[in-house]
Amino acid sequence: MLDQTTNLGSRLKDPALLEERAFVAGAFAEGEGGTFEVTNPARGDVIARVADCSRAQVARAIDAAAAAQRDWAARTGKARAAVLRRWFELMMEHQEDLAVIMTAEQGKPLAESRGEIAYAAGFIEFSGEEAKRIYGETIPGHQRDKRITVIRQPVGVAASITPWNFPAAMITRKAGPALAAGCAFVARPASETPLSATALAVLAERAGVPAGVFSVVPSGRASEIGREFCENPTVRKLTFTGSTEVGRLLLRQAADQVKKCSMELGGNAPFLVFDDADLDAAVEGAIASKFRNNGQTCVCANRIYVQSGVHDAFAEKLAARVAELRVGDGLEEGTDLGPLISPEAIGKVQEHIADATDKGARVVLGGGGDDMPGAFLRPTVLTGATQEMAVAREETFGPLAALFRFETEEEAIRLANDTIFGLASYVYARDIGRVTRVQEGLDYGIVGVNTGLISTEVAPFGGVKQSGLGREGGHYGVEEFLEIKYVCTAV
Ligand SMILES: NC(=O)C1=CN([C@@H]2O[C@H](COP(=O)(O)OP(=O)(O)OC[C@H]3O[C@@H](n4cnc5c(N)ncnc54)[C@H](OP(=O)(O)O)[C@@H]3O)[C@@H](O)[C@H]2O)C=CC1
Ligand SMILES: O=C(O)[C@H](O)CS(=O)(=O)O
Repeated sequence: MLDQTTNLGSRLKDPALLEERAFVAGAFAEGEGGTFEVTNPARGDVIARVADCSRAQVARAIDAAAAAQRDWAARTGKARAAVLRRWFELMMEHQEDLAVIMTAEQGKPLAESRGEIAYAAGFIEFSGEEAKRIYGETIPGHQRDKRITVIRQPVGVAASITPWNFPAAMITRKAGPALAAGCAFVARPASETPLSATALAVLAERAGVPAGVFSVVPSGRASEIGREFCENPTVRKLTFTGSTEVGRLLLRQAADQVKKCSMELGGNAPFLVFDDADLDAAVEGAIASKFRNNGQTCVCANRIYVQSGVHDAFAEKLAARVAELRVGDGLEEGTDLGPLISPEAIGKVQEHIADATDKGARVVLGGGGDDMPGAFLRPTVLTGATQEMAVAREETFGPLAALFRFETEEEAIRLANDTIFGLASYVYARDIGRVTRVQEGLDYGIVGVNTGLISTEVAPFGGVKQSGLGREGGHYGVEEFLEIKYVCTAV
């Protein structure tokens, strides 16, 4: 850990955005369970003591959401769009303060936090535009005296549980389409990063989001709140982003009420580099995908497969570029890699490195040594990785680039698909036939072709297999918060 204190409030132009209270039924409130500490992972100092909501308090937020939802849904799409547009504008007006809050609690470099705020605001903007376009349809009747219509209606009250790696975007990627559809929303942020969520609540109130339509209930008691969301019948939709392990648990808990669920879970992205790839572009794409958020994203390149003909040249170029990455405090300009979310997160990366080298991999750069303080870890590049290693089976969630060698196109697709996950994948090649065959052969919800960055609010984000259920973003995202009603009228 660095030895300076953060003094977060003094860094903000609008200190009111640093909100330690919960936002329930349109009012900021202390936590009935006391408070829990939020620390800066770079410096280790406590930056806030945040409201720890009790399960009863969360239940009241759900009741308030139900009370507010019908009137919110009765507004026109245009009216809901106007409020969401204002919320978007306020997020962008306060982008710098929101970014400083995010870096202070999550650690990512300020430049990445600024990018996430724009990404998060983009979901609010795009969803608001969709609010005006929630169409139904008519279907030619099956009998002369029957008329068939299909209408789309909001599911009702939605609740979210979100992770620490994208503290704002994972909330707005759900709340934006939910509010656009006419739902009311209760957000439970990760306990490591609640301040980005409460700041969103401050701006939602200023934007005119009606009391109860959007609540934020920070809490240190994740499983209790999860049970409230799963067991309270007023919650009609649960939307989760996080590990596959917790996703499975929530699905089991939600099954009793056959509750509508969206799940954005773990990944294990393959990154394929073929002999005909633009190697420099492939290296830049690998850096962007692997080291964004210091490797702490579900779409990071977790396994880098390189065809034999270019393997050594690629490995050399990649290692040279990784060596240039500056590790440090995200609040300092020029930092490329901040700390991991916690010192404990370093352990998982070091376990993957040790397992790989024990099984024959070679460290080209780094190696996981703890020569830096606290939650900091220098990036590692290794070659000789194989399917038998932990890094091939598990999400590393840290700065480890593991290179695997392959010979043929068929082998690359087979190795890439050899996982229980199916979220993001990447291919670098220039032969159009090869690119087409590979993008169709990869068993994933997302394929990046000659790009390492696929995250945008306009496209459907989601996975297959054990990477999740449903899609978020684009016009698909709103569908997750709508029910289809079939009306058959005798005339
Ligand atoms: N697909 C993705 O986008 C993400 C995947 N991951 C994967 O998950 C691993 C662990 O990261 P982590 O953030 O701990 O992910 P978790 O899945 O453990 O946590 C994600 C969210 O779920 C909450 N949670 C944890 N346990 C429960 C429970 N029993 N009931 C209800 N909510 C619960 C957490 O609360 P609390 O904060 O209080 O623990 C957090 O808000 C990572 O190493 C990575 O592999 C992580 C983040 C995002
Ligand atoms: O959870 C994550 O890692 C995010 O979904 C990745 S992204 O949306 O920023 O691509």
